[in-house]
Amino acid sequence: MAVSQSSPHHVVLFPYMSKGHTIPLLRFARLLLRHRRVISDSDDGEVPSIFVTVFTTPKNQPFVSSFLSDVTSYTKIISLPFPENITGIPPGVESTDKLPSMSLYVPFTRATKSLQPLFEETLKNLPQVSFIVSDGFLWWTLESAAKFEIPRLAFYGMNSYATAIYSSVSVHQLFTKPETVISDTEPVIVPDFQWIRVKKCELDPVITDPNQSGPSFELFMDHILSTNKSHGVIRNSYYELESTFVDFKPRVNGGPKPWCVGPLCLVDSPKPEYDKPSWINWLDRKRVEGRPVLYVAFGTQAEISNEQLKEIAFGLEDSKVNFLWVTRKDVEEVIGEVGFEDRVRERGMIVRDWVDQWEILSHESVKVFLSHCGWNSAQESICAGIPLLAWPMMAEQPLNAKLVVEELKIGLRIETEDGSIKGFVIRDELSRKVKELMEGEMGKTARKNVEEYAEMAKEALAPGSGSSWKNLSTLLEELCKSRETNCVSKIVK
Ligand SMILES: O=c1ccn([C@@H]2O[C@H](COP(=O)(O)OP(=O)(O)O[C@H]3O[C@H](CO)[C@@H](O)[C@H](O)[C@H]3O)[C@@H](O)[C@H]2O)c(=O)[nH]1
Repeated sequence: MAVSQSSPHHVVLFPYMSKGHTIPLLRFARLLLRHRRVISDSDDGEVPSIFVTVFTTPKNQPFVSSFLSDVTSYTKIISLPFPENITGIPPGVESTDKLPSMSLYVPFTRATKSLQPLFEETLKNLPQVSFIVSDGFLWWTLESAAKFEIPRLAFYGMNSYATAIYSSVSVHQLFTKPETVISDTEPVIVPDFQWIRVKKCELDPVITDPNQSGPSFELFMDHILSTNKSHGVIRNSYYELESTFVDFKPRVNGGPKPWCVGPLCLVDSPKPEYDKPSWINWLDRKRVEGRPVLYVAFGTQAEISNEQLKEIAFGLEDSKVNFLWVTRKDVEEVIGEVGFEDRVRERGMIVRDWVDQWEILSHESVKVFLSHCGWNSAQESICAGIPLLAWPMMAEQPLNAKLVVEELKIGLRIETEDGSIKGFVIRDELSRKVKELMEGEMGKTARKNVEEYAEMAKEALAPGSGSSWKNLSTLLEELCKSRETNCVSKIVK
């Protein structure tokens, strides 16, 4: 159905240089194109009445281009050179998954500021921009947008649950009051959500460090301050999934309005006819054999020690389930046992390539996802109706795991030996929980629950009627009016 239109929008997107942040914003580009469709005067049927410019850097450009390869008529990609000579960062590294260690996150993120002058120079020469959506980690883009009087919306990869808990813990200084001494693993009630308990180790240290100073804290504050001055926040989630937390207002005057427009994985491009990769053929074979498969993957930034990787390998072997494991490491080299892959070959496949994770999760053979609970992975699993075995490792992942296990009841949590997030997971814990979720009663309940959320996810994006669809319509109308007012006031001046 064609929607009534005002004049076309030109939207600028600027993703942060990390796959977990870039992928959802590129999917957002796709959603914008799908959303604003008008009947063309020619015989082309419906065409988007919007065009999108994506800013990136040279080494990230191929990934961005291939993601948007079927919508090139409505998208433009501009690369700005990434700075060189940043202490600790090897030359040519322009994405967090290529960093030797995530401890370089602060200098890497700070370095993006040197893109600002050229970004502004380029903006000056672009057709009129209706609004900019840039990653919250690119705090300086607010200043650029303000110079050109363009509304800026911040995008964070986080959901409303994690955002609400972080806000509540910060506002109430749960771990930072001078007189408070709380151990890392002691559960504490979250003031605004009396039924939720968090441990200090489940939160990012910038929230719990009583000193509230240092490079990480200063960077975090820059993100928060620029977000608070933004027009709004784009959230990759949907209202029905976490309504209590979407509605939560941490302060009297609120902050920038959050707009739930997801789940963005549902706007992924349709797969062209292609030669199936070996792992999809393997999953097809498992379907024929009637063997359910556990999918194992920990996103693009997880740092797993060799000792832990070895324990995962043996835990998977002990569980006796069929598994597809995507990992960048050479498992046999790490465990020091040539023949491991051969030994498990009939039941297990290990893949070291970049895969289309959404395609894997959508495959009929996949029944459970052992995941670090990065928000994209967790939400992709929910949308595919797959229960999660949650093993959070860093950032807001522990909170995503709590959402999955405690609120939504769509999975189980892997426990470390000492109860801390960075702690060690033994093979028995892994194989026991895998079997419980793949074969036990808990698995059945989790599956039933997650299938309901998968259904709600589809409805949220239903054209015209879905909650996320309507949110984006309202936002576009609002921004359209603000652009027109802006033009009139410029003419009057
Ligand atoms: O071979 C691969 C590997 C990854 N992916 C995709 O890459 C994305 C990974 O994102 P996510 O699951 O969120 O993991 P991270 O890369 O770890 O994401 C970072 O960014 C997320 C969004 O802000 C946060 O929730 C995480 O904590 C943070 O680590 C997902 O869309 C995956 O489908 C693939 O398609 N193929």
